Amino acid sequence: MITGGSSGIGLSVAHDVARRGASVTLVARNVSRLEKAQQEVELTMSKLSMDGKVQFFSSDISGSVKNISEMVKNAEASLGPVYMLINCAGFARAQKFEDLSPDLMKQMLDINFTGPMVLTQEVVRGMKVQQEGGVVVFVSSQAGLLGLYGFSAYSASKAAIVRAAEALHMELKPHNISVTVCYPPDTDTPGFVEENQTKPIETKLISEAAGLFKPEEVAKKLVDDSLCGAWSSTVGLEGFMLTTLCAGMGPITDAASFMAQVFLSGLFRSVSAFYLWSFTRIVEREHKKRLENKKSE
Ligand SMILES: NC(=O)C1=CN([C@@H]2O[C@H](COP(=O)(O)OP(=O)(O)OC[C@H]3O[C@@H](n4cnc5c(N)ncnc54)[C@H](OP(=O)(O)O)[C@@H]3O)[C@@H](O)[C@H]2O)C=CC1
Ligand SMILES: CCCCCCCCCCCCCCCC(=O)[C@@H](N)CO
Repeated sequence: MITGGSSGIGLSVAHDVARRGASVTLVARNVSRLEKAQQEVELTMSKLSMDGKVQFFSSDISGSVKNISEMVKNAEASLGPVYMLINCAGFARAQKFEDLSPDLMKQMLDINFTGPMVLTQEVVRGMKVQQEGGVVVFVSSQAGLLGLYGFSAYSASKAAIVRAAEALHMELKPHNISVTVCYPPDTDTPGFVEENQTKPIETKLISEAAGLFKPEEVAKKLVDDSLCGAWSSTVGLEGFMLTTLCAGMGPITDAASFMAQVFLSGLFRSVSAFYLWSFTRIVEREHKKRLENKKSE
């Protein structure tokens, strides 16, 4: 089951798991985008002669618990128990702190945090009863590992889901259900194009430090990592440094990541000083530019 499966990273995940033989349930709100995604994923399956099925449900993950619960029941009635849940639906709006409306703050928390929590509750109940195990994935963001200019509410919503996932990881261990958090950098998706229309220049320039990736690449890494039971998944050098530096009290799922955290955290903290310095320079430069523009007006 993939929320946000009709676009961007979620749609790429759908193609990826379809190629590996899975049947897929896509969840999003807009029906015509869902229909289009269903056809595309079916095509991927038929090209490889896979006999998986693709179904979709139009549902708002931040909607009523009753609707979410019914959606999960219906999905499982037709395609069987959910083995893998990928919480990808979400959105970002960048705005200077004092310009953020309470409505937008609430919307980001509802869709990026509360929605995935509620849906995961519904799915996990089923996974536990079936006792065969399962995989839960939350798509956070590199901006969930640090707060950055313009992303106060967004970063908070994406950080909140990480702490929740940590707790859930501990709870689900005995049930053979793994939990993975994915931290994408900027990724070339329809959602990214939309957020860029209103993004402050500072947010844009700071985010660029981690590069721009293709959704297919983020999706493949997400599926590979989560099927291995890895706690975290990311792409790129900055992604590696950031997840290593921010490992904190997160679960230890593989020796290589643990060793990297033990031996490289000090070094990466030093490296972070250079990034932070360059971010401060961006913010100060743009601030000065604005002041000068005002003066000349
Ligand atoms: N692209 C990027 O640069 C990055 C993205 N991310 C995260 O990755 C995830 C996917 O992003 P991306 O692929 O860019 O986004 P897109 O906007 O391209 O796709 C978002 C998907 O989520 C669905 N969706 C949004 N809100 C809801 C809702 N309330 N209920 C159900 N479905 C919903 C959308 O469908 P519909 O609107 O029809 O409901 C769509 O299918 C997000 O959580 C985002 O925060 C993280 C880091 C970087
Ligand atoms: C050793 C320390 C290394 C530090 C590297 C720091 C790099 C920080 C870059 C932050 C990138 C944030 C991208 C957010 C993308 C996102 O979530 C939006 N596009 C939403 O869609």
